[in-house]
Amino acid sequence: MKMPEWARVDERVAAAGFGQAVRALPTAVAVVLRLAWRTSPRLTLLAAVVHVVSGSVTAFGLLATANVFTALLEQGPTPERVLQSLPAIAVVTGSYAARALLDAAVAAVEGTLRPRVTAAADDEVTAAVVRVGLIAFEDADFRELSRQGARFGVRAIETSLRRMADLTSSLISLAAAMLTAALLNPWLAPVLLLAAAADGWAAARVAKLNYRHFLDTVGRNIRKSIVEEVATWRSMALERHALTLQEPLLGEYRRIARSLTREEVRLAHRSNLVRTTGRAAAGLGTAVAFLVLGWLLYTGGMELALAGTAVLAMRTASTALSNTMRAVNTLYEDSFYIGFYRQLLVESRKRQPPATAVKAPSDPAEIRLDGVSFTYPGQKRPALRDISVTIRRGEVVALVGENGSGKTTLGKLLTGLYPPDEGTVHWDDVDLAHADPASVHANIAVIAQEPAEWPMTAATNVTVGRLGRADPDRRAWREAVDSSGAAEVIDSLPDKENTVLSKKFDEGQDLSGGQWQRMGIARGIYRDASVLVADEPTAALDARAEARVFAGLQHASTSDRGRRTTVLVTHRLANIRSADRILVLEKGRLIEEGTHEELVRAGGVYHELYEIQARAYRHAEVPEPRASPAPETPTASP
Ligand SMILES: Nc1ncnc2c1ncn2[C@@H]1O[C@H](COP(=O)(O)OP(=O)(O)OP(=O)(O)O)[C@@H](O)[C@H]1O
Repeated sequence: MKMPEWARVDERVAAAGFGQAVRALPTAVAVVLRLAWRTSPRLTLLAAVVHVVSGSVTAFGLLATANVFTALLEQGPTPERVLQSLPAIAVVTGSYAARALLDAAVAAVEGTLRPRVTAAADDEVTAAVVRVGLIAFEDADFRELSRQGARFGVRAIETSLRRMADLTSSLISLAAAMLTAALLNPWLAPVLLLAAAADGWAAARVAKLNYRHFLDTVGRNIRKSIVEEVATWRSMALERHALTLQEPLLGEYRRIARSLTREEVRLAHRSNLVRTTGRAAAGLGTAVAFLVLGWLLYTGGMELALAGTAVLAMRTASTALSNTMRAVNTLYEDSFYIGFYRQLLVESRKRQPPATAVKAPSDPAEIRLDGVSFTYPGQKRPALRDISVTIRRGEVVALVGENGSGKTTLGKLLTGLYPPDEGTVHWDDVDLAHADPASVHANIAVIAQEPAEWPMTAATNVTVGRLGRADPDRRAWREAVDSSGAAEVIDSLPDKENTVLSKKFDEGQDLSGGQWQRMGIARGIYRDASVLVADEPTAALDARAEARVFAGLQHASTSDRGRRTTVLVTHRLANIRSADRILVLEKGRLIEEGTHEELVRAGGVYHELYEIQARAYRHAEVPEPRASPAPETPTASP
């Protein structure tokens, strides 16, 4: 089973080089600090202060320990010397106690700040993605970026807060150890750095390997989760079983999983090799440091009494260095994912419609398309080409044409849901390209080909499109549920309109395809908008319901707010004979336009399509003893 090519990561991210990633480190830290500061300046400052104080106390403890060594070892440990060193020992003990208290303070401040920063990061990215224009969801790269950026980016921000705190403390400890070593002998400090350089190289190399691995496997990981979805999700269960696809899907899942495991093992071995090399070099560095120390003691460059302090400084420096390296390493790795997060914010904002004060008319007298062309992102062939048409208030206009001719797309363009690539869409004298999209969408109702199945109660499934407008006498509700046939659906539910329509809840209930469609129609009618687009609203309805819905939609061209403009997309031509106008599309072009009678007289594509359907019914007129009389014109459904 071959998986589709569309599961791929943003190419620009994949091309990011080492230098670019290193430069991203301060930016990543800035992102986290900005979020922390915005969340709570007071807590951020407090966190910085407690970390610095805590690190300083540790450093002070080290220097105090040095005093104890000096006091004890200066001329050999005698009972008097031990007594003399007691104050220094008390200071060391005090510094440890202070450190323990400060650790508690650090944990308290961090525990308060971190969840808030994570929530702020989550909120920022969710708000940015929620506000993008509808067309952004057609872009596979953007969809992938929003998945990765939201998931890994927010997690990286959370962990990097902790790493930054670790880095602060370990840098202070390192500085104290280096200072102590430098005070003992200026040669000691640089050799300590030798070991650090090797460690640092290994850490950075492993981070880079991990990132490369992430990028190399992201496509396969996406494929694996897609296969997992189709192999286990309820929505695919019926066809999966009916097509006996369980075993092939499992096989494909295992094939991808095996290849990912192989990569993981390869990564583990390579990282291990790099780390071992780093450690060997660091060990060599430490050996050199001890050699230098021995040489200093041998040549009298350092007093023996100070050797204990020197060893302590070396050990502290080495621990602090490895902590620093670990923190830098993780921060560096996190910076890649914080890069995703930043990129997602930038890309989302780019895709948000620009703020404008221009409002679309709430009840347009006409919707005018001039030379409109539209191509879906990533597609070569335009879905619509050079369409010019005007639809007037109160008209019922039907869109007709073969599959893929552009009917649904035209509905999306005339309601401002998608922007045209060429040409303009005007509502009265307002060009929708310059209008506030919310002001356009507030006045449209769309009955989608596959209506959304809102995981809410049956009542909310009808009213969700009109939450801000009251319906005090329930007139709109009655009209919506009666003319759509949703009333019968609701009546059949165990808790009537309070029944939850989702199997995600224990007490939830699912509906049949046709029942969901009735709910979708009711929702569209209840919204009572001035422009209504119904896209094959009755494809799943039984014949009686379909006839009633079409009659309802055509007569509902008068709404509470005035005369409504109705655009109907359908393949069942008998339903739209009485439409004011029929537009016929072919391969994205508008090829015919007129009333049913005009188009039949013209003898073009519409006439041909109509005849095909009508003929099917005429053939059904073969006299059979108990057959009911066949209709003269095509009716709702065979
Ligand atoms: N989301 C999409 N991404 C890419 N191409 C699309 C998308 N939706 C539709 N298309 C393409 O645009 C063209 C017009 O599609 P549209 O859905 O408007 O046709 P339609 O007339 O409504 O078809 P149908 O009768 O099957 O509903 C088709 O060639 C289709 O393949």
